[in-house]
Amino acid sequence: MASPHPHLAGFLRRFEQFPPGLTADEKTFHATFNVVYVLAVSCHLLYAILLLWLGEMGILALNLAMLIVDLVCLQLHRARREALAATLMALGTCAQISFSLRYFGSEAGFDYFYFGALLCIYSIRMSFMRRVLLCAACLSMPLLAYIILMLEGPTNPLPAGWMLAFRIINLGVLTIFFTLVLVQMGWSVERLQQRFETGGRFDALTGALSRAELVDSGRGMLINNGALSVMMVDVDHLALINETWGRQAGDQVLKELVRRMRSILRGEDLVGRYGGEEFVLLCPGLHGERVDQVAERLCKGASALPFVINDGLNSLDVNLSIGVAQRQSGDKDLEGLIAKADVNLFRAKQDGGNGFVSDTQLGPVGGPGIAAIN
Ligand SMILES: Nc1nc2c(ncn2[C@@H]2O[C@H](COP(=O)(O)OP(=O)(O)OP(=O)(O)O)[C@@H](O)[C@H]2O)c(=O)[nH]1
Repeated sequence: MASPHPHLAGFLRRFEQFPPGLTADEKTFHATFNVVYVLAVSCHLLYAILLLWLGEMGILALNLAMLIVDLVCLQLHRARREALAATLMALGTCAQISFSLRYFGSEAGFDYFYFGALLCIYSIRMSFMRRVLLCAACLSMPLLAYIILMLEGPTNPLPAGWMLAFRIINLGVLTIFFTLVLVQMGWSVERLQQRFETGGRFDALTGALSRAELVDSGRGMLINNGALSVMMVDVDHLALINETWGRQAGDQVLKELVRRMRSILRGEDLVGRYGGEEFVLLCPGLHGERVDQVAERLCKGASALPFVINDGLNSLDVNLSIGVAQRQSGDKDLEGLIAKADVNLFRAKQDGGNGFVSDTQLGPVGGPGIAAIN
């Protein structure tokens, strides 16, 4: 049955698209950030309506500027510049707090609660200690607001100069505090990213995911019941390339192949080096005839241009063979799917290579073999 809200479902799905190769923990982290952006944008829109109604055009303009900053941050986040996005958001946030307080006097409780909610959401998946610290931070905001209000009340015993000093100190503390908390979150994201890039999760030669990482991510994909296609890709006659042109040339072919496959596949597809010259591709959501189309595009696209080797001195025509397997509904066995793709790869090789075999059909693309152009 069609979803009653296909547009809403499509919109929400956009937020579930993650950069390739994330572990379940990192996906949770990204999903949390996504919620923060949705919340931030929604708050700005609501706030804009409120300000329009109040006729506060100056602060409305700032609010709309912040909305734009949030949208820029969202794009930065998607481009995996999480630390920059978090820092920019923190600075924008502090600017808005300062400006709001100066504009409204000290009665900008809305901002405090908005950022309280924001920090609570940041903290949802964090460790207990960090959650306690953030909750304390959230509580300190209305408390500070209350103190400022008290100081400003009609019975305020402090001289005007003192009151101004108090307000400036409070604003400074708030600003530094928020900057530190949010920038520190940015740093933790950056550390996460560094670990991701240097923690042996990638194959050193090609930059594809390591086998262990690929299997881990693949198992994660099988937790829900969505479609999944597995392709096993093998370079045709790599041994001959190694013998003829040297092993370094073979290495260059493998590196370039991964680059080409990535450029053909979608962002959410994973490319992993399974062993030697074999790669496994995991394509979530891909099923039916589209699987054969993608396999054909890979065979044709990856070998469309010659592979340049030996520092540009030579170039080679290199072909691929692909075995394809599609997940049947309820199937949770990743190894079984990979084995099926492997059997189909064997059939493609037996058929002369340079083509693909899926569960249902044989799809040769051209003749077998490699041809040296230069
Ligand atoms: N240059 C290079 N070669 C590799 C690497 N890993 C595996 N190989 C080589 O890939 C070749 C695989 O040989 P075969 O299994 O006979 O496959 P093939 O020559 O591609 O032949 P077909 O798969 O039948 O088309 C071997 O010569 C391996 O040494 C690598 O990281 N770099």
